[in-house]
Amino acid sequence: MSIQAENLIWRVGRKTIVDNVSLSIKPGTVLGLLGPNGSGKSSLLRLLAGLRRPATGRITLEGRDIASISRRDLAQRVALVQQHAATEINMAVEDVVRLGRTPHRSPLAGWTQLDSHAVDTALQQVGMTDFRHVSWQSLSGGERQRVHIARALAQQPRELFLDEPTNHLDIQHQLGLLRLIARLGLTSIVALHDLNHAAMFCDYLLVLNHGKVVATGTPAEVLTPELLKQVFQVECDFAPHEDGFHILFKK
Ligand SMILES: Nc1ncnc2c1ncn2[C@@H]1O[C@H](COP(=O)(O)OP(=O)(O)OP(=O)(O)O)[C@@H](O)[C@H]1O
Repeated sequence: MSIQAENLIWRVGRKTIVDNVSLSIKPGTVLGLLGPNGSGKSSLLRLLAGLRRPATGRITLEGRDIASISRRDLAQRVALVQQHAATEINMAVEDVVRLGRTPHRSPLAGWTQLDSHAVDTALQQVGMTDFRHVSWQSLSGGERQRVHIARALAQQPRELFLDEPTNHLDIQHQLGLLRLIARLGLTSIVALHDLNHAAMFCDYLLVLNHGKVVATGTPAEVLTPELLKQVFQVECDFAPHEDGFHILFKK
């Protein structure tokens, strides 16, 4: 397994936010993290990326406990694109993406061709090459989101965690981004609200409710009318679709 978590608990004061979560992800697959607002998706992603320490439980990357991996090694292999990621400094788009190379660079070595190639590829993957010299401040919300994702891709991570990456994106870029993530071949965990997108692009799903895992499996196993009613309090029908099925929500 690429990423494995056992019995993770994370609390703030007396409130348990991530409640005994275990999961395992096969290398190169995409896990969709679903759940209502406040169910603990972002908190779980921060634990998995090593930004927060669980109160109890263990996370391993290819068998190594992340608590034993140095900050730098972790930064070289794990990328997290958070929601509302802010970059206030006025920089050119290209310079924001170049920040993704920081964990790979040593103070003695200069900027290498490998660094340039990673930045060029990342900009191209999110369709932002034409914006490379544009000021960050002048970008729209969706364009900023794509630049943040490019910065994560420039990092050339082995594990990629994305917190609602399609927020702010128009439908073309939502689909383009999810297609890209599915094709990258990285081990990825993506928090999503669009259940149809989760079904279309994720290999496996994990549903959280009140910090607890309530379902895991393939999209067809997890997304049932019963589960959607129980967790999201919505009524729906399922229609066959070339990619499997499509969820039709009732008014
Ligand atoms: N640092 C913190 N201090 C206090 N409460 C927190 C903290 N971080 C998260 N929470 C609480 O934990 C719960 C889960 O939050 P989290 O952001 O992980 O949920 P989420 O599933 O990502 O939600 P959303 O879909 O709305 O983004 C929320 O009730 C939130 O208020």
